Amino acid sequence: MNNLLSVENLSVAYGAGAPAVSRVSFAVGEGSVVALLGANGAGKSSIMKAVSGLMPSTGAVLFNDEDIGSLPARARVAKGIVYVPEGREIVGELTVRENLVLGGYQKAASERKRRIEMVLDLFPEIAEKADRQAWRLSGGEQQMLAIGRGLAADPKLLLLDEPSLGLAPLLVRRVFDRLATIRAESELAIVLVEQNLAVTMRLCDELHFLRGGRIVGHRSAEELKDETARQEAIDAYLGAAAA
Ligand SMILES: Nc1ncnc2c1ncn2[C@@H]1O[C@H](COP(=O)(O)OP(=O)(O)OP(=O)(O)O)[C@@H](O)[C@H]1O
Repeated sequence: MNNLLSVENLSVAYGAGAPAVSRVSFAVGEGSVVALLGANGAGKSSIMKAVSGLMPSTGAVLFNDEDIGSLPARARVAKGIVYVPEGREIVGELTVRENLVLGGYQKAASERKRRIEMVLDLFPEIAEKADRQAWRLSGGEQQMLAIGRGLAADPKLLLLDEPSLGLAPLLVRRVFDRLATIRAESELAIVLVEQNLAVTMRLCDELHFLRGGRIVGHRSAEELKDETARQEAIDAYLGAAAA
């Protein structure tokens, strides 16, 4: 499998203190799902922001073997790197459909229309409410809209930051069911940041464990199928924080 994304020795700092991310390296193959797992403050969102061009970083970010580390965020979106941030930053006053139009703003009108219809097909829950203001959706529907808005941009790589955050278990399941459908039906690669290991395990191929801004371990999802192996990995890499 070819690497779609290669992150090499990536570091991110917010000020003069200790860096938020220190020399992190990982790769994402075409069509694969890679999870970054770690406690609060481990550096997961900072990595996503650096890869999407929203945060300055050092080290290399290669996309399709091209060094994109100096490109602005907009140019990275055009290449197919789309970030769905934590907290579902949708525009509440706009309708569902208008939010999706925003997601596809870099696309030609006909392509954008096609992508929006594809997203509404994928998420019938929000299709029924396409002309409703986004703030009137439930938390799970808002998360689907946030993911749908990312998909409207026609990504090759989706950076998904804690899609389960703040959702009741039933809604988490519905959101992850949809992600599993996307996974099965497209060549989309995903970097998934999550604290919910159970749902992460259902979707991902590989997991990287992060602590204090560093990758401290790596496992394939296959290796963690066994409950004991899973608990051992959590204890070894993350301690009680993520259990
Ligand atoms: N805007 C900021 N200014 C200063 N420090 C920041 C900023 N954003 C994050 N940090 C610090 O960088 C470190 C990594 O934060 P980051 O948000 O990347 O972690 P995270 O693993 O995504 O955490 P969470 O799961 O809580 O979202 C933390 O120590 C955090 O306090």
